[in-house]
Amino acid sequence: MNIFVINSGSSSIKYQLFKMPSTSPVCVGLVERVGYGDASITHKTYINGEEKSVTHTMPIPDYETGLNEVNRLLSDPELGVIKDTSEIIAVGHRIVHGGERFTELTQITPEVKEELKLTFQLAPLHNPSAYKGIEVAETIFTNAVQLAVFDTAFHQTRPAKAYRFALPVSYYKDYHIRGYGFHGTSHKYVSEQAVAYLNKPDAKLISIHLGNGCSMTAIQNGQSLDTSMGFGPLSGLIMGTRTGDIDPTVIFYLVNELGYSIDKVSDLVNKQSGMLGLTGFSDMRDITKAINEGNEDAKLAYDMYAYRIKKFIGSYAAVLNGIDAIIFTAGVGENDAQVRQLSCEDMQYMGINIDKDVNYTRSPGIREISTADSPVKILVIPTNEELEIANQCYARLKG
Ligand SMILES: Nc1ncnc2c1ncn2[C@@H]1O[C@H](COP(=O)(O)OP(=O)(O)O)[C@@H](O)[C@H]1O
Ligand SMILES: CC(=O)OP(=O)(O)O
Ligand SMILES: [Mg+2]
Repeated sequence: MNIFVINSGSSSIKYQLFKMPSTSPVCVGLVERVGYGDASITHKTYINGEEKSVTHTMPIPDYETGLNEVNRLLSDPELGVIKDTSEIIAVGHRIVHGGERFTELTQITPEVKEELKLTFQLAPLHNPSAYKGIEVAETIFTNAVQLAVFDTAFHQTRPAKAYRFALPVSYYKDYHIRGYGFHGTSHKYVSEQAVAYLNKPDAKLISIHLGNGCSMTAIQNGQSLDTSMGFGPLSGLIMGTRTGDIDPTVIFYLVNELGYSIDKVSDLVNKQSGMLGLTGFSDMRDITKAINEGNEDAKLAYDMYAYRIKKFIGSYAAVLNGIDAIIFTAGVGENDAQVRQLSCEDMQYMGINIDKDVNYTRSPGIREISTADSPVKILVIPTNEELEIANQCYARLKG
């Protein structure tokens, strides 16, 4: 069964094609910098053990152009993995915010699409582009059922004391203002991998997803108990372009004293802040380079980034009453040894002992980077949101 998975970001589209039940993708791709003149598509195929790869740099003004190019590559005479799009039975879409309405995998219908529009304001960097991805996919993959998998779904198990805000009750009851939590598909995937690796179904885990967006989740018995993102994907950790936690008084000050419109504040805290605002770069590789060149702002930002992670580790150790393993995942978590080092430093009293040498060595798959006698294991686990989405779609379709 051919299942195509689309993970639309604010300016990128990640995609994979699976011939389920095989969990090895036959094709993996990334469209970067959608909307800019120098956009690129990297498309890799894996057929009969052979990997082929192409990268095209071209103007991709919008999602339609991007997905049409992906569609062309899927059935390309040289690189093609299917004859035509009619072979694709299902398209799985990653949707970041499901609000209180969407708590599990959902088939996309015209009614569902209308309801999705109501979530745009809640995740302005993500849900409008995911919606666009759905609309374009519907025109390309006309034979396929379109399914939505929500980042918020995994966090539905959190107790009310964790997700409620201390606003008057009516704001929750009337307007559904509460913490939702994000990156659930990734936290679910890596925590299940950790449970299998540790062979401990009731493991107490802290999952740390560090991509462009960053969040942490406390997990026990495979269930999310608490998570660092809230009503939208803005609170908690410092991110590529987002502030993470800041005192809301700053917003009153910006509006009342500096005359900012709310749209300008939203743009500031979502797109101009985080590591970008602190250093001029949102990509951790550029920030590391700047640190090596002696840039003090970059050094401070990096320290702030790791310090925030460390504070959440302490907080989630309290929530879980102990930790079996800490998991680092996503672009920064999987690749940046120094961030892992700083985040886990000076916590030996909690049983957290990172092995400095092993932390810096690289190998594919799950890596254990704690010392052999560390009571808390520290794991690097590559995330795969696309595979998790494909698995959920397959489980639904095979009945
Ligand atoms: N080798 C690396 N070292 C440090 N950071 C890296 C490396 N490779 C990727 N990254 C970071 O990963 C981030 C993207 O992570 P990713 O999980 O792909 O994010 P998203 O899915 O949110 O786009 C980039 O911003 C970059 O900072
Ligand atoms: C929810 C979220 O922040 O997603 P991403 O990390 O893909 O931006
Ligand atoms: Mg991501």
